[in-house]
Amino acid sequence: MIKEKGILFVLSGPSGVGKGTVRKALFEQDTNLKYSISMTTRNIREGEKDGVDYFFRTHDQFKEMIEQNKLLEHAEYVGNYYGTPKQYVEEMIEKGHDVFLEIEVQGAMQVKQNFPQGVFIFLIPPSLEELKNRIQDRGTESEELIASRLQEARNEIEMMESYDYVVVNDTIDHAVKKVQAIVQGEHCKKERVAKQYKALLEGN
Ligand SMILES: Nc1nc2c(ncn2[C@@H]2O[C@H](COP(=O)(O)OP(=O)(O)O)[C@@H](O)[C@H]2O)c(=O)[nH]1
Ligand SMILES: Nc1ncnc2c1ncn2[C@@H]1O[C@H](COP(=O)(O)OP(=O)(O)O)[C@@H](O)[C@H]1O
Repeated sequence: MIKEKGILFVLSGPSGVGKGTVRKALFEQDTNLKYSISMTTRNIREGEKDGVDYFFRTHDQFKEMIEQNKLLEHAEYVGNYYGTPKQYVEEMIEKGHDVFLEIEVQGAMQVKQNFPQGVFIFLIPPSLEELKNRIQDRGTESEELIASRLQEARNEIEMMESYDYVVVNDTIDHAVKKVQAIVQGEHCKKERVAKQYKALLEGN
């Protein structure tokens, strides 16, 4: 029987585009997906839970993770650190689960170097105006932080060329369907299946 390893999916996109919303909806449909909870030094928002939305840690704790080489990637974003714990990702992929990272572009490019077989998806808003509305309506950041994030958004959007897929988040339903199609399609890629099949034929 073919024993498939899981696939690493990386979702990026500017702050407020709807990454979290699309990811949560996707997880309700696809039970093979595992979300990699990131570590961050940013303040916890109202409604967030430690160990669910993020592992909220101090700068010293974050530094220790870097020094012990326990992060798959890490980056600074608008004054805070964010990183992906390595062990969980590796274990889940080995067990055959697809792993989903929701991370910004610098981190995604680090992952691409170490995991070139990963699948990189960039979520864009229908317009910058709509992005501004979404981030403002969410109401979790001050005006000053919103301005920094919108500034960052312009730089980030330029990086979409480095991704395998670009999905417009016009409606949540459309965006989820498109990401789902990508996940399914990747499982049928000739290169991926042929490699597994060859191992099977050779008795491994
Ligand atoms: N490199 C990296 N970026 C991350 C990680 N976790 C989250 N991010 C990104 O950091 C940015 C800021 O995240 P956050 O403060 O939660 O704000 P939000 O995207 O507006 O909800 C977003 O682009 C996230 O995708 C991580 O583990 N590594
Ligand atoms: N397709 C969409 N249409 C309208 N609003 C959306 C859509 N996707 C997300 N939102 C809203 O936009 C805001 C930002 O979404 P969120 O998932 O927190 O973004 P991100 O994780 O990319 O920062 C939230 O208030 C969310 O409800």
